[in-house]
Amino acid sequence: MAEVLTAAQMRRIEESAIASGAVTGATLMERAGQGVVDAILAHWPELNHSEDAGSGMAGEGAVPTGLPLRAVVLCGPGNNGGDGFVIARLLKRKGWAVEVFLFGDPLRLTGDAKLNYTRWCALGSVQSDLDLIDRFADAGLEADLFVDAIFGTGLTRALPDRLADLLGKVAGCRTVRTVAVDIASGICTDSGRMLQPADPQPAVSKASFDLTVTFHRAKRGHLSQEGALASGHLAIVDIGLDLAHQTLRRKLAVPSLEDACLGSISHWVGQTDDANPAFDVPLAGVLAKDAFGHKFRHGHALVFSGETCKTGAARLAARGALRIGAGLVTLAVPGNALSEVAAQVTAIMIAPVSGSGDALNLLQDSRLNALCIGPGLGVALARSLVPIALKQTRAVRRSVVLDADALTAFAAAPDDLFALLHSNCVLTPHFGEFTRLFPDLAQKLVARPTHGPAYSRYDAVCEAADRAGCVVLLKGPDTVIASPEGQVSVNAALFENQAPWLATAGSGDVLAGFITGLMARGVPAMRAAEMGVWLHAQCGRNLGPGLIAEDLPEELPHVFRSILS
Ligand SMILES: NC(=O)C1=CN([C@@H]2O[C@H](COP(=O)(O)OP(=O)(O)OC[C@H]3O[C@@H](n4cnc5c(N)ncnc54)[C@H](OP(=O)(O)O)[C@@H]3O)[C@@H](O)[C@H]2O)[C@@H](O)CC1
Ligand SMILES: [K+]
Repeated sequence: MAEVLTAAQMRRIEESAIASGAVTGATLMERAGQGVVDAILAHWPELNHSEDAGSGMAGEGAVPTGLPLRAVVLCGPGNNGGDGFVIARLLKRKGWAVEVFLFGDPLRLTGDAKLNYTRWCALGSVQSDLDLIDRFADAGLEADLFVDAIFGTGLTRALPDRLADLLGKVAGCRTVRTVAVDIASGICTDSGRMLQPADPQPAVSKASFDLTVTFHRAKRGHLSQEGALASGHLAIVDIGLDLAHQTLRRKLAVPSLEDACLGSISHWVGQTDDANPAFDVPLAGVLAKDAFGHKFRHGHALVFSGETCKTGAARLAARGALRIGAGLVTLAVPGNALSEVAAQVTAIMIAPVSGSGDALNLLQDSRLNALCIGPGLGVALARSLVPIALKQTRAVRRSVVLDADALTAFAAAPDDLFALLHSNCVLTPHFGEFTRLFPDLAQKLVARPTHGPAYSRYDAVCEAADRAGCVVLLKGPDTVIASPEGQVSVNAALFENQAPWLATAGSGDVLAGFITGLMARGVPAMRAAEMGVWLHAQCGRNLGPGLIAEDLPEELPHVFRSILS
């Protein structure tokens, strides 16, 4: 898993590096600009070769043979703009024709941004963003590359309309390669929300870049909401802040108020990071079944099925739990659905459960170490079963995954549910179910985001986990998972990791089963949720178009094999 930072955390690391005397702000800005140029050339190798680019150079460092490559760099009033001036200078040095535009008053530039403005001015002119807007209106944007260096982590409010409009149009020019420096201007770094004016304005088209180049670590806003869509491909470049970061992290061993802002680093599930093996260790444990292990040593999951004609969701969850490695899986089935379920399952066992007495008896079996309640269960059945199961399991803190109807059943009284939960429970709502249990948090999430940092899915899920006293996983292309202890992760099935085929009937039931199976194997709740969601997305990516939910558990052996090889 890779770390994902907030703007404040990134600033803190940068300030600490500078304060240590190891580096200056100007050096960091130079590395940032160089990193962007390197990432551009790596992403579009044809920009190194004039024959592919159609109008450029014979190779890096060579004298341009035809027309030089053309870049338009739009800089803002802060350090993101400063990075833009560095990029302009480095591209010019490579023989590009570079035009620089500035949003803001050059006389108000300060610090490293001013230094790099001055260095650029020795090479070329700086026009106003208004000139670019006029040019665009007259002739469109004739360039090989557009660089958005207007705002980065310092964005505090909505883009001025004219800039939002311009960026939307530039991103719409499919002939121009577009790159955002650090983060797409207009996107709040902490939430991924596009900040908007307080007064509703006529809608402007949203800018979506081909490439975003950020520094040191991904930021929360790259992986969530509009920020995920606006970023395009995300490149993360090293600017030499690792030592400062590690030093700050070590200080956390003795946390102080001063260090608190580095205390809740979130993670990007599925991105490997050698420094952070927290994800890989339990995964290896799940994959490696001990040669002499008895099936009961690999856990026994129990999935509650709905009534007849509603059993498919529970069967999908059970199959997911079995495939992911639970030693045994039993379906608890109402009497009227027994023959239906029996006709469909083989390795999965069936326990008849026709009422709360049967459920209680079944739950006495201490070998059943993980429960899945909700998929296809029906709201009425869920309302009676969930309290029985949770009261019975609370003392032993048996692992429980609650999904679908088990969540909806408590829409009228969420606190009744929260009172029953414990830290080995996982709730897996989609946004509709989340809204039923946490209406106030959902309301904040859909409110118009006018100022940064805007309320984010990370904030909402952390608050939800704290309130519920258990792990909460909010599903979506940007699935956010939080524990009551304040850990938060995101699984961004986006960019090259996208798996839009997962939006299909029954897919969420399989996910609930995956998490249940992992918990049956002894994986702690937070890790089971993180691993389950990553494996689910990985199965979706492998299968691609045509995927149906039944395929997902069957894909797991291939995913596991690719991890082991
Ligand atoms: N951290 C690091 O390690 C490194 C950081 N680096 C770079 O620094 C960037 C952060 O720089 P930054 O802090 O100067 O913020 P930035 O985004 O340039 O904007 C601030 C300015 O914009 C203004 N402003 C804001 N919103 C506005 C609006 N809607 N409309 C109009 N104005 C608005 C705001 O004005 P104010 O809100 O104060 O009125 C202020 O003047 C970061 O993203 C990265 O690119 C790298 O160089 C090296 C390593
Ligand atoms: K930017």
